[in-house]
Amino acid sequence: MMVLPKGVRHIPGRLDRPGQQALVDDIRAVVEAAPLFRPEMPRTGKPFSVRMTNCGSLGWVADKGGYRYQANHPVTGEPWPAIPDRLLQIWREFSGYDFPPEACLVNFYEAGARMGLHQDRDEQDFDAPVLSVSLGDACLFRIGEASRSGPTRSFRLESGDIVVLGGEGRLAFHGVDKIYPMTSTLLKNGGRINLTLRRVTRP
Ligand SMILES: O=C(O)CCC(=O)C(=O)O
Ligand SMILES: [Fe+2]
Repeated sequence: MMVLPKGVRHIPGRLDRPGQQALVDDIRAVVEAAPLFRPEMPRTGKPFSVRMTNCGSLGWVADKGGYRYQANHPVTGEPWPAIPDRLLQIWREFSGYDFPPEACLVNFYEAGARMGLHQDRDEQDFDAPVLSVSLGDACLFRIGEASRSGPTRSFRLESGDIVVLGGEGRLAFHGVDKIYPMTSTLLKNGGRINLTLRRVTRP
């Protein structure tokens, strides 16, 4: 078995097919209320290959103004829809944290999309873990340490898998090297959804 950095957990196959389907239905409703948008890199304005939206009281956005959390959708100006109960339940089960998440970032990867190595550090509270759920096509996920120059390793994330970055692993560098197209039948038109739950403010 592969050894992961301390504080990083990979829980393969946590959601069965009906559970994955129910979550996709929840996310479909989120995307109807808060359409996917394409973020841009701060400064350069280079578009991400991933499209995003959010649910929760706060949502993560990226544009020329920087990376930040805000209460409203950057295009529609509407507040984000609520985090589905099913996800809050998963947070209660795996986060080991007493307070609810405030943000759920919804990432949508088409074939060819990727996410460069980064840390999740726009939150005020690093005591809470980052918890993510993968749906649809598999990906090659890369994980390192809290220093960018530390060693990294990569492994495959499949539909229904959960990853928790907590404790010493909370600031581990991570990214998505590639999507494996056509590896799941969950999403009619293919692609990968990743749902990332985060606590933003200190309770
Ligand atoms: O798609 C993933 O598995 C990771 C997403 C991620 O790291 C992020 O949105 O910060
Ligand atoms: Fe991340």
